[in-house]
Amino acid sequence: MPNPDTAQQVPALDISGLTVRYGPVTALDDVSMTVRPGRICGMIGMNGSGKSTLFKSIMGLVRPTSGRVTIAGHSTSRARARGLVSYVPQAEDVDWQFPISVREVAMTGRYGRQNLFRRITARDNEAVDAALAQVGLTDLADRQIGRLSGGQRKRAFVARGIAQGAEILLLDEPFAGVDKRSEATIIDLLTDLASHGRTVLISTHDLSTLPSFADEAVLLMQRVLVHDTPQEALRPENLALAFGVDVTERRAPRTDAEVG
Ligand SMILES: Nc1ncnc2c1ncn2[C@@H]1O[C@H](COP(=O)(O)OP(=O)(O)OP(=O)(O)O)[C@@H](O)[C@H]1O
Repeated sequence: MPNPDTAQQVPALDISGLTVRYGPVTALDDVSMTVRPGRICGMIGMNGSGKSTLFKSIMGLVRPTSGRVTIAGHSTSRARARGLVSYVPQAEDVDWQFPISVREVAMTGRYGRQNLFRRITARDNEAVDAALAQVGLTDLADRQIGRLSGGQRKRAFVARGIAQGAEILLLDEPFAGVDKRSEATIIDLLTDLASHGRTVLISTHDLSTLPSFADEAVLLMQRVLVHDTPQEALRPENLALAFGVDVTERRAPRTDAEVG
């Protein structure tokens, strides 16, 4: 018998039969998955498995060869127009020298709501103040974005998503180059957002911490190999499927620097 609380809930993300080809390369092949609101879902797969393409598809930045993506019941173009999806980029995809403050980064989340002249309203300022407070960056609001630590930079982009009012946050490798303490701060923040109904998708190679905070995990290799609890998804036989090797056997010992 379906749970009436969840049976009627519109999924935060509903992907059905999604295939994306770049010329002769099939990046995604008949991917179907559903994520309910308020869930944290880890996306795991080797390089080239299609994680970025999946994120781009959710943002409406690549055209599906076939299939469809629905966000909170809306098409990707409508979801984009309504600011329902926010993306926290990989560190290397950002020009950290760009002369923009932490506050201005968060304010970019409001652009979709502003008029033609981008006049900032009191409401925009309130939303940005609240978002910066939520991620703990109020004191650093006027600092140039490149003069933050790796973890603080991630939080600035999460603030952008909060200010935007996004239903879904997509985080691309949020823990890469981030120390364990900052990682824990980001995880606390994401857990808090999820508890308030936001949905979080994280692509990560950091498999060890995933079960401590993710509700579910997807193993991707052009297709969805497994979509289950993190504990199930990360079973050695599943990882062997996704990575082609038994990564539990091959995992290198941690160095002191990594333990930090
Ligand atoms: N614009 C493009 N044109 C042609 N092929 C592409 C393009 N973007 C990605 N691909 C190919 O599609 C496949 C999936 O790439 P994608 O970037 O989605 O993988 P990924 O899982 O995000 O990889 P990584 O972990 O290395 O970031 C790869 O074979 C890649 O070479």
